[in-house]
Amino acid sequence: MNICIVGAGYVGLTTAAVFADIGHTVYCTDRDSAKIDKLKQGIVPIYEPGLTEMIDKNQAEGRLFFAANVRRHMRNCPVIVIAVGTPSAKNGSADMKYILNVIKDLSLVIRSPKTIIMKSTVPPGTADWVDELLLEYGVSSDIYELVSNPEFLREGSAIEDTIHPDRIIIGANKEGAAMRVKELYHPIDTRFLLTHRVEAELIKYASNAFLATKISFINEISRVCDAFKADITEVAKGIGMDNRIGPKFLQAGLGYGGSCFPKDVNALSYAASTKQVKMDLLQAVKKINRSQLNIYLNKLNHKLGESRDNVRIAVWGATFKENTDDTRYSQAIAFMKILTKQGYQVYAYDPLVSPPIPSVIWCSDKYEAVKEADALVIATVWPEFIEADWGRVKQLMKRNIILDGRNGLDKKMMKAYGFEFTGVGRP
Ligand SMILES: NC(=O)c1ccc[n+]([C@@H]2O[C@H](COP(=O)([O-])OP(=O)(O)OC[C@H]3O[C@@H](n4cnc5c(N)ncnc54)[C@H](O)[C@@H]3O)[C@@H](O)[C@H]2O)c1
Ligand SMILES: O=c1ccn([C@@H]2O[C@H](COP(=O)(O)OP(=O)(O)O[C@H]3O[C@H](CO)[C@@H](O)[C@H](O)[C@H]3O)[C@@H](O)[C@H]2O)c(=O)[nH]1
Repeated sequence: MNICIVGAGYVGLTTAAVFADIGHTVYCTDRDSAKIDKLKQGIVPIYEPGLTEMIDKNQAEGRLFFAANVRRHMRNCPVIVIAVGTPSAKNGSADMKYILNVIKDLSLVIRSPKTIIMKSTVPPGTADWVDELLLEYGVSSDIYELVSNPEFLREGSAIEDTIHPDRIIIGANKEGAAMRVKELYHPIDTRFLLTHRVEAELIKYASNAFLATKISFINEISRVCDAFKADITEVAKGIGMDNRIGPKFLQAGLGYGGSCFPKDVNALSYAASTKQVKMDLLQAVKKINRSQLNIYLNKLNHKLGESRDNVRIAVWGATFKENTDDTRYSQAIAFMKILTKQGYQVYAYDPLVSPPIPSVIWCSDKYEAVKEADALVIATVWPEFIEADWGRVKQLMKRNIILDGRNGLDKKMMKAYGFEFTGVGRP
């Protein structure tokens, strides 16, 4: 099948690579021509394990093409996948400007039957709204089917998640359209849920909201652990052994960030509010996430004492989690900003990124960052941090305070090295 992907971001590129790899002919388009030029030269603008290799292979084998002429490929392909961004607007709603542009472009080129797949995360009711828009722009509804097929990949394991998904959700008005989309995924072996479009749209938001809730829940429990001198990692392990709860997404830490949870929790609350539904639970989830950084800051302040004169803090990790170069809504960066505002000197290191942050000094390796440091903050759990030469770290630091913001380090080992180890919910 010839497929046009619209938007060459994390989702668009991964979908393009995997669809090509399972035998489709894929035209991955983006209106950002500089990005497309790079992709044509084999330069993949994002870090995602295995993505470059899969793109290279499928480009070489003639199944994957990159193009800046979005409309041309929309016109020629019977299947169009929309994968453009839906960032947060100021009021918390999903900003639909990129989707709207795609719909305008689509209205100019739909001349033959199309299956349009909405992979972007969009509020409930979007599919019906798009139908109305297309009709307004003169496109008759019998020439296309709009199917909601939300994406659940995680950054850092996008290829693996797409090849081995837990499930694929397909929301369509007609069974035929749902089956056509299901067929595109052959031979991916997984459970399919064929449902209506609005339910598919809500499944995406509800999934992210539930996962964010799990994280805020365990973060709140970590505060109770602190009060009772209990270890949150043991408590999480014990809760997770109950099959009804499960062990995943129970890692307490600096809180959730990234391009999805913060914006999708907001967009779901906003969508509910337009129908006079108040989402009290999600308000609490957001409040806990916001205040989580202060809990860590208080710990650090307590350890470091009153003076800020020449107090130097090393921070390892800047992305919103390990195995990605994405810094969108990164708690690590938010923490660095808080630390500099407090008057601390911040020396940072990340294996992939060094975004400009006022007063933060970037170091070229993790050992340089800890030189003469009073404290080290672990803000993401890259394997290279866990496997660091801790004897060397101890020698390089001025004082010996370690704040583990992700519960990735072995507490006993750190204490054996002579560090004053602290975290939240880890006595
Ligand atoms: N990033 C993730 O892990 C992830 C996972 C699941 C779902 N999602 C959802 O998927 C969507 C895309 O997310 P992303 O992180 O891949 O976005 P992104 O910001 O990385 O990429 C979006 C791309 O779309 C392009 N674009 C914008 N308007 C366009 C247009 N009119 N025509 C052609 N190209 C256009 C942009 O230039 C950009 O390259 C969002 O709705 C997001 O919520 C993201
Ligand atoms: O136990 C945990 C698990 C995650 N996190 C944090 O939560 C955030 C999000 O992590 P993760 O879900 O792994 O990354 P994303 O790539 O943002 O993926 C989420 O958002 C995507 C976009 O919607 C969805 O497709 C995925 O299913 C969903 O997991 C990160 O800051 C993590 O550090 C925790 O604090 N504790």
